[in-house]
Amino acid sequence: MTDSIDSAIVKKEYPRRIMTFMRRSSAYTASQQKGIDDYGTYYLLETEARQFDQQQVFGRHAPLTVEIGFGMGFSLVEMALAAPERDFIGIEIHPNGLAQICYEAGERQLKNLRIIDGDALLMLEHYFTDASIDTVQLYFADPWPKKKHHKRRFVQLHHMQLIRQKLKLGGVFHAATDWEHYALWMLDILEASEGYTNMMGKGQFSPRPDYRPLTKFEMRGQNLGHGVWDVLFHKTA
Ligand SMILES: C[S@@+](CC[C@H](N)C(=O)[O-])C[C@H]1O[C@@H](n2cnc3c(N)ncnc32)[C@H](O)[C@@H]1O
Repeated sequence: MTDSIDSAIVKKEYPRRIMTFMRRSSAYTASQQKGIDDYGTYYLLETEARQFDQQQVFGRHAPLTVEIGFGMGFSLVEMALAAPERDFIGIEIHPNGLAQICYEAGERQLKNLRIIDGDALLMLEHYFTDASIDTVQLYFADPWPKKKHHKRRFVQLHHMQLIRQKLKLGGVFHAATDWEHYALWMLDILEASEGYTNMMGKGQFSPRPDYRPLTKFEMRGQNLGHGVWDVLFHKTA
């Protein structure tokens, strides 16, 4: 455990229903309105009263990546375009982001991407079957910098066990952050999480894998000398 991390906070089991996000929305832009009107029915998955069936949704069984909190979705669309041999599902609660990704994907006629409107924790728990996901990715998640809000960070011991349950054996959890304290926190939590192994070796961050697009936000940060940390763990038990 690094000195900078409050181990009491990391170790404590928080109740499930603490929100990892703040609800916010604004009026749709013209492209977001078009995204919902023209492409929403195709891309938004119906998650009530059913479980995810890859054959039914994508018409095939391909390696499956699930992204938690894709924001506006630009990098997820880029990834889906670059890897037509994989299927992608993005989960987000921000209405403008959901509408924007529908627009971006629809205009490109992307077939290997679908999205879910909802809390990723609930969706992972109820919609996805166990051992069904190849990769779970969490890019630039809200860092919740104040100590009293650390319990709202997505990466927590019990959330990692939920993700482990949904990953296939050998499946990957990949997170990236530009917030150093959260980066160290993630490393600590994941090293302490049963069933995971650091793909880079104990205590090591990963260089950015080629398949993770460099976002404008990240490039701007890099130009200002900010760091970015990637953590890559796989499910080994
Ligand atoms: C800081 S933004 C980063 C967005 C994007 N990944 C990026 O790199 O630009 C974090 C996003 O995660 C979403 N989010 C946080 N917790 C979530 C949850 N439990 N389920 C779904 N989305 C969540 C928020 O709504 C927000 O859009």
